[in-house]
Amino acid sequence: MSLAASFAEPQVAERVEVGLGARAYDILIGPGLLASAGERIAALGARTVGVVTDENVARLHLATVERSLAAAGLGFSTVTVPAGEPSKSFGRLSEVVDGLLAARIERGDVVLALGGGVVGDLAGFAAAILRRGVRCVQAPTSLLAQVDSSVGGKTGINSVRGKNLIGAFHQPSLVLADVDALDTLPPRELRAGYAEVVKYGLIDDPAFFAWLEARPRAAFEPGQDRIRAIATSCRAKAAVVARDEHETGDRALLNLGHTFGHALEADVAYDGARLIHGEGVAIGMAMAFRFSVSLGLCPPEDAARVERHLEAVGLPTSPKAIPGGVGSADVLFGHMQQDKKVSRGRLTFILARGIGRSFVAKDVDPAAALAFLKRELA
Ligand SMILES: NC(=O)c1ccc[n+]([C@@H]2O[C@H](COP(=O)([O-])OP(=O)(O)OC[C@H]3O[C@@H](n4cnc5c(N)ncnc54)[C@H](O)[C@@H]3O)[C@@H](O)[C@H]2O)c1
Ligand SMILES: O=C(O)C(=O)C[C@@H](O)[C@H](O)[C@H](O)COP(=O)(O)O
Ligand SMILES: [Zn+2]
Repeated sequence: MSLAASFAEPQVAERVEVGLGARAYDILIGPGLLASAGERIAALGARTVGVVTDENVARLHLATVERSLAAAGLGFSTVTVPAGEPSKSFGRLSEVVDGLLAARIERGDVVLALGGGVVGDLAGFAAAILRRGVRCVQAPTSLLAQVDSSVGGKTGINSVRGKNLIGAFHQPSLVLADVDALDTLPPRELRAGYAEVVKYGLIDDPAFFAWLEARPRAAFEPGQDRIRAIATSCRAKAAVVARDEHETGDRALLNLGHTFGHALEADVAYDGARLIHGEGVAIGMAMAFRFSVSLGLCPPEDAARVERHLEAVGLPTSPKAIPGGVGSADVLFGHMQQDKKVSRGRLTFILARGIGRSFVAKDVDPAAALAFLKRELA
C-alpha cells in the first residue's frame, strides 16, 4: 500500500478515557477518524443518527461522515445551522430539536455533533433534552473543540443576559477527534483554539507550558507534536472532569480566563468579527495573571511570560486589542455578575500564584476587581 493510501486509513493515534464509572467514554484522536464514524456509532447500537453541523463544516466534511454512516447501514438525517456563536440561541435550539424529532431520532439512537464548539454545545444540549435524553457522539472539527468543548459534558446556549447561561451536563458517549479536519480550519480559529491548549499548562502543568513555549508551532502544523498537544489537553481535562463532573470544586479551574473572557464576549454581543471565544480566553488568562500580580500573588515575570507566549502565536492579551473597544469597567463588571461561579452574590476568580499554579479564589475584594478593570481599560 502506498504511503498516501495508508494515511487515508483512519488511525487511532491516542486514546484518552474519561473515567466516569458506568458512563466512562473514550476520546479517540488521530487522522481520518471521521471516516470511521459509522462503524463506531453502529457499535453503540444506534439505528439512526441525527447529525447536527454548521454550514462551513457541512461543505467540507459532511460527505465523509454521511458516506461512513451509510456504509455502516445506519439511517441518518442532517440539521445544518449557520456557523458562529449566534447559533447558540433558543431559536436554533428549537430548529435543531424539531429536525431531530422530524427524523424520529429515538432514545436508543445517537445525535452526532459534527463541528466546532458551537455545534458541540448546541447539539449536546439538544441531545440532553430530546425525549429527556438521547446519546451524543461528539466529532469535534476545530482545535478548540478537540482539546476542550467536546469533552466533559458541558452543553448549552447563550442568553442575552450572558454566556452559556442555559444548558445541561450531558456527557457524550464517544469523542472522535479527526486531526485531519484541522487542515481546513481558518488560521484565526486555529489560534483561538490554541488559547485553551495553553490554559492546561497554566492551570497545573508548567512542564506542558514550557514544552509549548519551546514549540510554538506544535499545535499549528500537522504531525506528532500536534497530536501530543491535543492528547495532553484532553488528558488534563478528562482528569478534572472525572473528579468533579458538575463543577462543585476544582473543575472551576478549567474556567481560567473565562470570568473576564465571557464578559468580553457578552460585551461585543457575540460578534465573531470582533472577538471569538478563544481570543476572549487568551485576553482573560492574561488579565487573570495581571490581576494576580496586582494582588501580590504572582511574580510579574510569570505574567509577562504568559503574555509573551500568547502574543508569539498572534493571540490578543488586552481588552484594548478588541476592534471597536469594549464598554466601561462598570459594564464589564456587570456582565461578570452573571458568571456561573457567582455564589451568594460574590464573584469567584481563577487566579495564579505562578505558571501552573492556578487556584480558585472566592474571597477577592470586589472593589479590587473593579479597580483592576478600570486600569485595564484606561
Ligand atoms: N462545552 C465546553 O466545555 C466548552 C469548552 C470550550 C468552549 N466552548 C464553546 O465553544 C464555542 C467555540 O468553539 P469553536 O472555537 O470551535 O467555534 P465554532 O464552533 O464557531 O467554530 C469556529 C469556526 O470554524 C468553523 N469550522 C469548524 N471546524 C472547521 C473545519 N474543520 N474546517 C473549516 N472550518 C471549520 C466553524 O464553521 C466556525 O466558523 C464557544 O461557544 C464556547 O463557549 C464550550
Ligand atoms: O469544561 C469546563 O468546565 C470549562 O470551563 C471549559 C471552558 O473552556 C468552556 O468555555 C466552558 O463552556 C465554560 O464554562 P461555563 O460554565 O463558564 O460556561
Ligand atoms: Zn472555554
